[in-house]
Amino acid sequence: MSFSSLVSDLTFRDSDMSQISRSRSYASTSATSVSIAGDISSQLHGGYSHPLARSWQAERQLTKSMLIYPLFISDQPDEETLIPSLPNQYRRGINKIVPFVEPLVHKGLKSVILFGVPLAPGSKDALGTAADDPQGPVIQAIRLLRARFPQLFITADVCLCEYTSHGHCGILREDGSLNNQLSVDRISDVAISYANAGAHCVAPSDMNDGRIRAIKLKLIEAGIAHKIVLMSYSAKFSGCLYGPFRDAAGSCPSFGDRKCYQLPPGGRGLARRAIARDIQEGADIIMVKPASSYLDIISDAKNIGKDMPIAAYQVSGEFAMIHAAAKAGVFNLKTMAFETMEGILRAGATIVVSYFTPEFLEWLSC
Ligand SMILES: NCc1[nH]cc(CCC(=O)O)c1CC(=O)O
Ligand SMILES: [Zn+2]
Ligand SMILES: [Zn+2]
Repeated sequence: MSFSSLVSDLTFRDSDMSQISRSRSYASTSATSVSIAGDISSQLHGGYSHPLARSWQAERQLTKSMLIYPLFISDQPDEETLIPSLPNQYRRGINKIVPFVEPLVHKGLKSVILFGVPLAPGSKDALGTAADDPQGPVIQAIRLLRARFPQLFITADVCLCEYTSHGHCGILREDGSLNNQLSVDRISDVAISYANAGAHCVAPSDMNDGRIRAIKLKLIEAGIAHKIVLMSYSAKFSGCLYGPFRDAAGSCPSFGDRKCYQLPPGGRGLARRAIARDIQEGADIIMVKPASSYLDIISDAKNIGKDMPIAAYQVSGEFAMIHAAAKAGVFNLKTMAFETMEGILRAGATIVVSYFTPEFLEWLSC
C-alpha cells in the first residue's frame, strides 16, 4: 500500500489543525472536512523552519576552500593604494603583500589569483613585454607567496591587457584587430613563465582562440603539465561589469572595446561552444564570468563539463554594485553577499572568485 492510499481516506476538520499533533483526533465526523493527502503535500515549512534544516535544502554550502581572492600587485614595491571604484580593495606592491595576506591565511584563506599592475612609465609596449618580466610584480609575487605561505594555492591570471600600450588582450595587427596566432604564442609563453615561477594554476583571460591547447602543449613540453592546473576563462562575456577592475589594473583599452573577443551577453550557444572547445583543448577548470547575470551559463558549464570543477567569477562591477546598493540602504551587505553566493553555487559552480573573500572568511568563522 502506498503512502498516499494509506492517508487518502483520513479526514479532519480544518479548525482542528492546531490540535492534530497533540490529540491525533483528526478522524472527526464534522461536515467541513478536507482530504489530508492534499494537505500533507502542501505542508513544506516543516522541512525548513529551523536554520539547520534550511541549510540542508542546499546541494552545496559555501566553504572557505571554494573561494579565490583576487590580488592586484603593483610594480611599485611600497605602494598600497585604495582603488576608488572597488570598495576596500587595494593595489599593493611586493613589500605590502605578506603583511596583508598573512592574517587572511590565518583566517582560512586557501587561494588567491594574481593580477599585475605595471605603473612605471614606459613599462607598457605593443607586445606586453612586462607580463613575464622576471623582476615584474606577478613573478615576484608568485615566488614570495610560495615561499611564505606553502599551503596557499596560487593562480596567475594570464593576459596582456595590463601590459600592452593599447590595452588589448593580445598582439594587434596593423588594422587594430587581434593577431590570434601571435597572441596565442605570447600568452602561452607568459603562462609557462608563471608556472615555472611556481604558480599552481594559470588562468588565461585573454580569450584568444586556441590558447588552452597552446598552453597545455607547452606545459607538456616543459615537463610540468602534471602539476599545473589550467583554468580557462571559457565563457567570459563583454559588458559593463569590468569597469572597476580596469581602474584597478589600468587595463582599459586605449581604443575600441573587447567585443570581438569577449562573448556577447546574449550568446548562450556561443558560450556552450567555447566551454566544449576548451574542455577539448585540455582545460582542467572551466570559468564563467561575470557570475550573477550568467547563472544559466554556469548551469550549462556544469552540464557540459559534468566531471569538471566549475568556477564563477563574481566580477568587480558585481561587487561594486552590491556595495553601492547596501550603502544606499537597499539591503544588508552580508545578506546579499550570501544570497548571490547561494545562487552561484546552486547554478553549479564549485569555485568562486570573489572580492568578498576576506568578509566570507570572517562570516564563515562565526
Ligand atoms: N583580461 C583581463 C581581465 N581579467 C579579469 C578581468 C575582470 C575582473 C573583474 O572585473 O573583476 C579582466 C578585465 C577585462 O577583461 O577587461
Ligand atoms: Zn603566520
Ligand atoms: Zn585582458
